Amino acid sequence: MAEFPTPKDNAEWVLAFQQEARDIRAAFDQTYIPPLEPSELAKYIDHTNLGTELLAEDLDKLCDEAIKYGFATVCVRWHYISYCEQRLRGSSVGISIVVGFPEGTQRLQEKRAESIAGEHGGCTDLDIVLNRDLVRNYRYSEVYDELHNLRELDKIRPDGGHTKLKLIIETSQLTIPEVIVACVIARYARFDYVKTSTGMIGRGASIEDIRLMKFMARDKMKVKASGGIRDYNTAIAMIETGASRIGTSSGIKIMKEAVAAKEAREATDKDAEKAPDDTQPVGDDFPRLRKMEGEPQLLMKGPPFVQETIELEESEPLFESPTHWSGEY
Ligand SMILES: O=C[C@H](O)COP(=O)(O)O
Repeated sequence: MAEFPTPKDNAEWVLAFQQEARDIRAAFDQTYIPPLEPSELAKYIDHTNLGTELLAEDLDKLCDEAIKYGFATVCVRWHYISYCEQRLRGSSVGISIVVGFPEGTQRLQEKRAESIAGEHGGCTDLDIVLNRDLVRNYRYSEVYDELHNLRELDKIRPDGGHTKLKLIIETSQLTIPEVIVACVIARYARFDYVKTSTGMIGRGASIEDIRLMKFMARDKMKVKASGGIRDYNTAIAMIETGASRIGTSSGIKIMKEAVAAKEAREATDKDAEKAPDDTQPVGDDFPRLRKMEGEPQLLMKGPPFVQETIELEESEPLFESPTHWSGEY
């Protein structure tokens, strides 16, 4: 930040303070997201139940909760799509189905069949599991060909709409170079989201995952955090780091904690109104700095470990196959 010449009088000190405060706010504006209203937070959530032997009352409960809170979608296995479509008809709640779940190594024909069932069944989102085996064996063109093929299915939607495609890359099972590969290929295949985890293997989403995936998504894709997100603070931290969707089977608990957090904020604000206001704004034209609740989650421009990884590339071929295997399934 440019250092100003030392102010000569009070008027110049006030101008300097105002500029400093603007610089701080600009920084906060980049990283500080005002507390979300519970109704706003709900729109980030895919209310998830990926059980395979659900009863009608399980699906009724999932759908009715999603309508009550205003969740973005319900997220279920593909064979429940018609039941959920009927239960949610007329509401603003979408339907996500998982494809190639949870291992992702199914043949393209199988992933196509599940995707077509979703496209024809009225789903709004397809959460498709990446074939990590192909990534691990440096078979990048085959990964792209599969994703491109599934992206093209938009053309068969009866309503001519656009299905949001999310690629579940399973970050806990990938190296950093492999996460980069998965995100770049998803971006070239024109997927709408990259999603961290199935919630079925290893750890779930981490803040570092979201930072890296947000960085790799550029302005072409969004990021969905999923797997192990059990509470309000974790969900907010993921959103502040750059997640645009939260996949969780704990959506009701998170919403109850969101309401409690809002009530606590309102109580604090009331107390603040009673206390003497010693934080007068600097200069009339500059609104008071917002009270920060804890440290804002700094959105990093480029996570350092990404630079380290790229530097590694010079020393060893991170992205190329040492012994190229073009095996066929
Ligand atoms: O988004 C899909 C995940 O399976 C949700 O994971 P979770 O059950 O750990 O919340």
